[in-house]
Amino acid sequence: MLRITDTSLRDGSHHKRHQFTADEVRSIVAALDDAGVPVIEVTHGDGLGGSSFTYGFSKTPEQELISVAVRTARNAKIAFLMLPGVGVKDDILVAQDNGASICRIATHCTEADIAVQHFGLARERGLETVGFLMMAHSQPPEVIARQGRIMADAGCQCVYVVDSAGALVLEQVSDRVSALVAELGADAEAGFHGHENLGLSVANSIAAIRAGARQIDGSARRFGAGAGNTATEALVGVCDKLGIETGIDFFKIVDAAEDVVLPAMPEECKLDRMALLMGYAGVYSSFLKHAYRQAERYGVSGAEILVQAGERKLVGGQEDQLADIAINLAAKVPR
Ligand SMILES: CC[C@H](O)CC(=O)C(=O)O
Ligand SMILES: [Mn+2]
Repeated sequence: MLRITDTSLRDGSHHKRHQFTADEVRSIVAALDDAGVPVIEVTHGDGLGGSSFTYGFSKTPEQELISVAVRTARNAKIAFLMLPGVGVKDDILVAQDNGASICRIATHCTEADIAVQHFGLARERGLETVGFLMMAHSQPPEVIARQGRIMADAGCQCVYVVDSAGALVLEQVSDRVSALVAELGADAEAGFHGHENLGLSVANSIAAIRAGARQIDGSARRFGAGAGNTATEALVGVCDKLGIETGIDFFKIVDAAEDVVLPAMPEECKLDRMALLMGYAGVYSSFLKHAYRQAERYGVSGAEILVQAGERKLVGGQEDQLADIAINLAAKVPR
């Protein structure tokens, strides 16, 4: 059976500027769980420790949200995300004490080695592990496969191709997933996390499944960074049509997305100019809100900030460079 992880309570945190309340988490987890979603990810958008000046402060401490999610879910496992350096090993232990059972560790797709000690710790403590190779469009399949091998050797049980920028197009997904599957063999599964910035997240997820991915991320109502993630409810419907079992009830997940998740969203995630530019220029989806903020602050074009962010090949953690780009644009410094 394909395993779908719903990340609306983690990737959606970017779109909500990290302002989830305990009540929202409780009602969303209850609805997703009732629909049969097997894994629900809950964390600040930038992972454990993300609540900060750089990334944006959380309204509710993420460990409290994890705890609420664990107490609410009857069947679903609760996962959390951590980026080494944003969070530290102790954060993993606190999340586990709060009842989370799946530890997802994310690195830029050329930097898997910075996660070795975290995978080791998570496995030693009996947590299930998932590895995120972020910005996977920026490297060819063989690099993704080599980096996946580093994660698997460190104890990662499923390595994800993460299309952080929503920039991958169909075969570019299957090529990366196939290379991972061939490299990992029985040592670990492969997964895929998509964004909708070029309108391809469901199709890309199906390409990933056909190439051998066993775990796929979705977000109900696409609640995620940029144009949002693969809509969980659409993915479930398409999987039903293709005879791919997910264990999720299509009618219940459609209702959950519309009646419970949508009301918690500040607005729908839009496939608009800014989102399309991110997919086209290969910009990290979580940069969207930061680009809006800097554009407003310095009175410059948000679209131009994103285009230059793509040219600079910025990676997660370099959000401050968006301010640098905006300042230069305001001062009309030639680039
Ligand atoms: C900052 C973590 C990031 O949002 C992880 C992720 O979902 C992605 O790279 O797409
Ligand atoms: Mn994402």
